[in-house]
Amino acid sequence: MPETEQLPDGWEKRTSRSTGMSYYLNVHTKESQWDQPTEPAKKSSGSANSSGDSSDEVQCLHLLVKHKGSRRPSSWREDNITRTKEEAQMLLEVYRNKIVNNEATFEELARSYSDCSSAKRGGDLGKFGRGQMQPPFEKAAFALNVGQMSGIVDTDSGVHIILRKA
Ligand SMILES: O=C(N[C@H](Cc1nc2ccccc2[nH]1)C(=O)O)c1cc2ccccc2s1
Repeated sequence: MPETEQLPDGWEKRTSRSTGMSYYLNVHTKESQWDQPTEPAKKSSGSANSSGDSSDEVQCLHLLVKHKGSRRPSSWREDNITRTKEEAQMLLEVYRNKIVNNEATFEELARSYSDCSSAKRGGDLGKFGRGQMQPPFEKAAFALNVGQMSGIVDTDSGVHIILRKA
């Protein structure tokens, strides 16, 4: 085991509290995996992610589940959102697992369940550059490779999963 593990940008080694096993977490995309991510971080400026893609803009879909602590606990789906943050995270895990298991598409679930007005567009936020979205969302979006889905990302709006399309 190399003394200093060279991990791609955003990846950290963690220890599972339940099993004591080591795992890897991307602090930007919130993705986690047991295997060590392979690509060594590339030295580059701007928004290069592990594939060295230095895009100035990204296009993403997202599915937002708001909760009672959200900046605006209301949406096209529900006038007064009272679920807790923990309930929102659990809901989002269910949706994420359905997508991973090919039981539904990201667009279908965003259209039905996202608390963002972009739900009408299958969660499509269009293209955006840095400085346009809340920092945790921006960090996660720019750390994703095209076609990659994030883990659960926290913003003042609620909890999100993000799919990078371009
Ligand atoms: O801020 C928006 N919607 C908010 C919820 C929200 N908060 C967000 C935070 C980061 C990224 C997307 C987000 N959407 C709302 O409806 O309360 C946006 C809606 C749309 C629709 C189309 C394109 C961009 C956007 S950004």
